[in-house]
Amino acid sequence: ADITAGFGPFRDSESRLLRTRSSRINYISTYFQSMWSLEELAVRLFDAGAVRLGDIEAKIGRRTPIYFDLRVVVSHPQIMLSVAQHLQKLAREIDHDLLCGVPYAALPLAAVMSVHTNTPMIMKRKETKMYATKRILEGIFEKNQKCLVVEDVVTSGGSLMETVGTLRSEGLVVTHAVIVLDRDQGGASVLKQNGIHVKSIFTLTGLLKILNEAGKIKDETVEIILEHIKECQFSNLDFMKDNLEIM
Ligand SMILES: O=c1ccn([C@@H]2O[C@H](COP(=O)(O)O)[C@@H](O)[C@H]2O)c(=O)[nH]1
Repeated sequence: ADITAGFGPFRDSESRLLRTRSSRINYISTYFQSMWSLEELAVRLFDAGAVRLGDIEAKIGRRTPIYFDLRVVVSHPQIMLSVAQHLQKLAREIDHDLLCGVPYAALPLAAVMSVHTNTPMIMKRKETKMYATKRILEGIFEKNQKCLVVEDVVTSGGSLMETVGTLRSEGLVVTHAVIVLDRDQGGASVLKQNGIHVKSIFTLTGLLKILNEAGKIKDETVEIILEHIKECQFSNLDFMKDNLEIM
């Protein structure tokens, strides 16, 4: 079968070129691989070092017994593809014109989804560019377009809300986000209060169960983490109100 036929950007002459280069063929085959189960993806992420255990310093001085580091997936293209496929599955039911990844960890994931589904993407700069275009959002968009936000992890919901604030202040309509991990610390309900419905591939509780059953995380560690989640809950974003443009 011609696996490159009719595949989004690879058509006609490009498709012929791809057929002659075995490495590219392997890449395209990978694109069409059947999706990994959540269990397999969780174990692959763990083995790739995306789940760190210990007494870890997280954002703004918070400490956590578990830290999910999705930045490692750029070194593991198959894992990146699988994460993007699972995000895409969540995104299928959501009406959207554009994708926007929260910088930086979600940018490559949003880019893979964009290419795979032929959905235009925009990028939020961390700082407004001070020369030439002076833009805070890169890419082409129009007011009132529906933008789906892509994020790696939600704890308090603050990072995601910061991006949503910028998108809304530029006239985009933002009502949904697809994320890799909801840490079950209240962020998803905080976002809901601010008009954002979050769909996640994993919840932290679910991820722990999978990794515990796969023999990757001990029972005692699971208990410590579950206790931490219970004690460290967020019910609003008051602690970062000054940084949010629109809530
Ligand atoms: O395990 C984690 C926890 C957090 N992050 C990063 O922080 C933000 C999410 O935290 P909020 O409190 O919801 O803003 C997210 O953008 C991650 O980059 C993480 O990577 N891993």
